[in-house]
Amino acid sequence: MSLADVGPLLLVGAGRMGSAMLEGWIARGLDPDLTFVIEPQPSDRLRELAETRGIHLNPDPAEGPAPDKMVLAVKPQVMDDVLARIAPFASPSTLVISIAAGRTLEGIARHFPTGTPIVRSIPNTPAAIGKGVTVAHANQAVDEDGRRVCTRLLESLGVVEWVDEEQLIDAATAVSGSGPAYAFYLAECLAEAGHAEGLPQDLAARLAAVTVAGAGALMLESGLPASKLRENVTSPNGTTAAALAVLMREEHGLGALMREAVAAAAARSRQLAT
Ligand SMILES: NC(=O)C1=CN([C@@H]2O[C@H](COP(=O)(O)OP(=O)(O)OC[C@H]3O[C@@H](n4cnc5c(N)ncnc54)[C@H](O)[C@@H]3O)[C@@H](O)[C@H]2O)C=CC1
Ligand SMILES: O=C(O)[C@@H]1CCC=N1
Repeated sequence: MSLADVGPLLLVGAGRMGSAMLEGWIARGLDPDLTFVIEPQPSDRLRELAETRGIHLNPDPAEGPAPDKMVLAVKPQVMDDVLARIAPFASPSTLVISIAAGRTLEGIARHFPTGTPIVRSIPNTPAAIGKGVTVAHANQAVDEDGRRVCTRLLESLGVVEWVDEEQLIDAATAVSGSGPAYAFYLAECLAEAGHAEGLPQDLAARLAAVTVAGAGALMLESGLPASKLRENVTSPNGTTAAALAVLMREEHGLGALMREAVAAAAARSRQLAT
């Protein structure tokens, strides 16, 4: 799917997540000449994109027309300061897409004229390789066209899930926004445990990484539920069953830990709203 006809886009903040999205969009044909990026600390890669591909780095927002689409990818804690400076250059028809954890539609909308179409979304870093998932919620001002453009932009980074209730974004942030970190930590723990069982550290790290990645790919490609795939690995009275008896302990097992971890992330997302 090409993004060649998506039109002008202003990205505000090209750090880890913003630049992952930008890479995905440029790779899928977003017109560099219609791509504007505001980033006070541009990476070498961002400078290279500006020099070799022609994206506009740190344009003066007072010059030129109001942005057609504005993607907000700064930290939630600086969002109000950034919007106080950038929002006045938007027009009421600028489609605003925020990816900031915790920042509510209401909190973003108060910087823009009444009726501005705004989408609150939460992507994740596998977007950089087109394997992300973004959960999105639109305010009432987002029309069919706005939703279509937003879906195209986000689908170029992976899967898009629209939700009708804004509060679900906090839970989604805790599951898919932060989720890649849990999978990476699982790989780290698995590698450490393998090392403790005698494997050389680098071999243990390779086994853990390929195992986590392979299990994820199998889950998507087979279309089977995770529970069925787990059962397929588990021979009666075998090695996996011995491990799962530990991991599935009711009180101190992975399930209880994960519930606690996800609840903490969702609570933090709700807290960032204030
Ligand atoms: N990293 C992740 O996995 C995810 C991050 N997010 C959200 O994305 C947003 C950005 O997070 P990261 O990329 O991880 O943080 P980051 O710190 O890597 O990027 C933020 C960028 O904003 C820039 N910035 C600061 N002040 C600015 C200004 N006045 N104008 C323009 N840019 C400015 C910073 O220089 C930095 O490069 C956050 O709101 C976060 O909640 C959402 C989903 C996943
Ligand atoms: O840790 C964070 O706050 C951001 C939002 C989801 C992933 N990273």
